[in-house]
Amino acid sequence: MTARVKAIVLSGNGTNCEREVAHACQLAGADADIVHISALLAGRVRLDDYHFLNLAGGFLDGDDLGSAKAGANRLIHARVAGRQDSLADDLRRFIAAGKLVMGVCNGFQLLVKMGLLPSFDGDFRQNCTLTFNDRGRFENRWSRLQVNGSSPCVYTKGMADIYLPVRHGEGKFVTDSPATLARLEQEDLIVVRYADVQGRPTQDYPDNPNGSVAAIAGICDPSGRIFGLMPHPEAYVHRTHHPRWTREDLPEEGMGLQLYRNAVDFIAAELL
Ligand SMILES: NC(=O)CC[C@H](N)C(=O)O
Repeated sequence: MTARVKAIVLSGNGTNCEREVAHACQLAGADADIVHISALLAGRVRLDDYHFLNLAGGFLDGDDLGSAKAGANRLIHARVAGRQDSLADDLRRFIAAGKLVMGVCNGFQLLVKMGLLPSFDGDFRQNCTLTFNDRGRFENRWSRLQVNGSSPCVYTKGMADIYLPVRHGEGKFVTDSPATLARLEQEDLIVVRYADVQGRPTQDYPDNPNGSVAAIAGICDPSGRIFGLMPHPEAYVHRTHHPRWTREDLPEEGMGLQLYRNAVDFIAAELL
C-alpha cells in the first residue's frame, strides 16, 4: 500500500472554516482529520503523526485581545498533559522535521502572533501583525492576488495570479519596523499581494481591502514551508464558488485548490 499524506486541521475555540479546509486537503489527495485543540493538549492526538498542519479561519476566542492573540498565548504556553512540552514545542519539532504549515485568515493571524511567520532565522519572534482594516469594519469581498514567482513558497509554485475571497476585520498587515518590511521584500517572503484589474499591487480600496503595507496578503518563512494568507483558498475549490459562475466560462476546479495540491505533492515527493 502506498503511504498517504496526512493533514491535520485544528478546530475549537472559535474556528469556523475547518470543514472547508479538510475538504480542500481531501480534494488535493490527502487524508484529513479535523482535530479539536483540546485533543492535542490532552495528548490524545499527536502532531507528530501528521505531515501538513492547517490553521483554519474563524474567530478564535471571539477576537478578544485582538484576533488570534489569546489563541497564540494558549499554543505557546499551555502544557500538553503528562509532558513538560507545550504545543509550541511540538510545533517547532514539526517545523524542524520539514513538515508543512498553512494558516488562512485567523490561522495567518495565529502564525504571525506566535512568531512562526516570518521567523527570519528560525527565531520565532513576533515582528509583524495583522490589525484593524483601514475602513474600520469587516470586509467580505473577492480579491485579485499577484503571486511573487521568486518567493520560495511551496504552495504557490507555478501560479501567477489568484482570485479568492477575503472575510476579515483585522487583515491589515504591518511590520514593527521598516527594516522588517525591507527584509521581507529582499528575501522574497511576500508571497501574494492585493492587485488591481491590471494585476498590479495596489494600496487602493477596495482592491486592497484592508490597507496592508506593500499590499501584503500573505507571507512565508525562508523555507517556503510555512505560509499564511488572509484570503481563503479553501473557499474557492469549485467553479460554483465563484461569484460569477453562472455568467463566466470557468474551469471546473477553483483556483484555491492548486495551493493544497502543491502542498500535498511536495509532501509526497519530500516526506513520504
Ligand atoms: N475569516 C476569518 O478567519 C476572520 C479572522 C478574524 N476573526 C478577523 O475578523 O479578522
